[in-house]
Amino acid sequence: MNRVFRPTSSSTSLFNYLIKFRPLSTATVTSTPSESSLHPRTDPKPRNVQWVFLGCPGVGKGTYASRLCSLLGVPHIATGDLVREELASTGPLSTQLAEIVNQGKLVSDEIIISLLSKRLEAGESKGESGFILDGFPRTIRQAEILEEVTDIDLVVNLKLREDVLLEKCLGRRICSQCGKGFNVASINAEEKNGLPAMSMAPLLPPPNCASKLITRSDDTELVVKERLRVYNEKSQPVEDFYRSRGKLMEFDLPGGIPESWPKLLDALNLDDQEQKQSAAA
Ligand SMILES: Nc1ncnc2c1ncn2[C@@H]1O[C@H](COP(=O)(O)OP(=O)(O)O)[C@@H](O)[C@H]1O
Repeated sequence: MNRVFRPTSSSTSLFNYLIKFRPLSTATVTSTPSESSLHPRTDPKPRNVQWVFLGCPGVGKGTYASRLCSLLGVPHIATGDLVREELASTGPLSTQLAEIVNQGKLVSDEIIISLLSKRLEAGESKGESGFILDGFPRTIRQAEILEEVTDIDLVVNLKLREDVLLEKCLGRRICSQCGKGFNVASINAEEKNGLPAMSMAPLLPPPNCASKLITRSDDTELVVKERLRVYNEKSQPVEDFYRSRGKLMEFDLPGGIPESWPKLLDALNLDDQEQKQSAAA
């Protein structure tokens, strides 16, 4: 049964927050697809980017979103991280969330909106501007709520073949001390059913982190397969939602970070000066 979303104090809070979220731009965006193929901007003043990253579990949303956030000077807001922070706390939601997440299911729209709302409010008080949302929206209802409260400029849909997604999830590791993500999987997928061959080198941790690696409790084969199923059922329609609004930019990852990052920057019309300088050195 489809539940009707009634604005609770948490959704009102997201509404109030996002309505005010119109900061001035400090980003180095020159021309993004939003200027050509996307809805025309109506804001009178320039502001920082408000982007969304979509894609299956393991595709690398976190990796590329956080790199872009450093480049653009906007916060990287990953609802999966917010859920994991809540899980690690002793708050009343923790046990309820553990059960849902460890089965590979989605947390309710109400809980996610409430966590996101709190995160945005905390950012606002620190003077944050713009954002890249990673892992939100994941249902049509979440996309509708977001659309009611703010303009999203661009939605990047990262794509990778499904067998590689599974391997990447199983190779994922997090440093329990600094929180950085790594991947110990060495991927060499052969050409199959018209899918191109693909290689990805592991993203290994520095010696400092190597002894402190942990695996997410939901990165087991069974749970990843369920998360992929849930993505296809609940989150793929979100791609269509943004496609029909002309906001979706599809991006097929050609390989690991060294191949994909420059191509993604190109597709977004962005320049990474630091990368250019280190390549020239
Ligand atoms: N927008 C969301 N709506 C509902 N549940 C979410 C959302 N974002 C995160 N979650 C919950 O947190 C879990 C981990 O999310 P995330 O780190 O984004 O995983 P993934 O690697 O599968 O993309 C999800 O499987 C889901 O249970």
